[in-house]
Amino acid sequence: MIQLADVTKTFDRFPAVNGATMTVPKGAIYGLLGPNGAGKTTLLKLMAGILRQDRGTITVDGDEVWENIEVKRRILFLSDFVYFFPQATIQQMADFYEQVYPSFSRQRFTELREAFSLDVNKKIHQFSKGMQRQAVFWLAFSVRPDVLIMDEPLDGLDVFVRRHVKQLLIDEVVEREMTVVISSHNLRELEDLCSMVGLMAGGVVQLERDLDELRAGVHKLQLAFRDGFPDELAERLEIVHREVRGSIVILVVRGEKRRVEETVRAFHPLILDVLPLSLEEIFMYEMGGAAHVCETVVG
Ligand SMILES: Nc1ncnc2c1ncn2[C@@H]1O[C@H](COP(=O)(O)OP(=O)(O)OP(=O)(O)O)[C@@H](O)[C@H]1O
Repeated sequence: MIQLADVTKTFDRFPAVNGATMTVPKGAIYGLLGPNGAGKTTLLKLMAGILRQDRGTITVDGDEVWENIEVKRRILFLSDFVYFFPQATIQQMADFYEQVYPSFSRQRFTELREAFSLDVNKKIHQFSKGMQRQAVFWLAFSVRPDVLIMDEPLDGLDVFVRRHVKQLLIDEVVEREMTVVISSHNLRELEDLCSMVGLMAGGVVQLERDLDELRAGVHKLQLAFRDGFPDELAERLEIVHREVRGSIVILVVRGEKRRVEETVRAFHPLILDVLPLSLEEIFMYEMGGAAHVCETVVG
């Protein structure tokens, strides 16, 4: 588990991270969402022990991260720009990672050769940008870190590779409970990947939510009644959005699905359909307090 409590990092008196608190459970894929300049990169670097916080605590499984070699060996940070040693090949970088990370698996590196189909003996800087990103993932998955922290890592990957990388990530999490933190300014990019999301703005994590809980707590209903929509039903439901299309009423309501359906059935609807809500819609309806941030990440 990764925990940050009241973490602050200031650059030239500017607080890039300003009292951030967040919790990433073991085995979670945590999406850190926020607009440009929100402080995501700074927060991830603090979490990985690359920057030192001015205030607050950052721990992995209870151990402080800063200057803690044992903890840092368990963490891999993938920056938003690809960096390798000049002139290095994938094979040479693999040899390097093997020396630095005790968890590096040569067997996994060989297994993944087929998945990435890049020439291990070619200089990495001679690859295209997307191929260099693939090399980053190949090496990262071979390191088998306990904690993988990634700053906008999917940029530059084509749709096919992106899907493949996401699946490999999910496999690692399912198989060995790797903990993943991944930043993005776009919810859509993460919605099929994350189990949790945190919304960051102004150097603070404003909200964090479990996505399954979020999905379970809000529903879209399509309704019709013989004599029009009963006022009393409106009073019994927690309605966050209402739309009338002729004789059909579309409602977005909060609450447990079974309860909501029972409440509506008591009024004998002619039509009662529960429609799927996209994660974007849930965000817009459920994150009222941080609606301005939602708009940027929902795009
Ligand atoms: N080394 C630095 N020196 C001075 N200011 C910095 C430094 N690093 C970040 N900042 C400032 O801190 C704020 C947060 O930057 P950060 O890169 O963490 O945001 P971000 O959420 O990752 O943004 P983006 O989505 O655009 O990458 C910005 O205003 C940025 O100018």
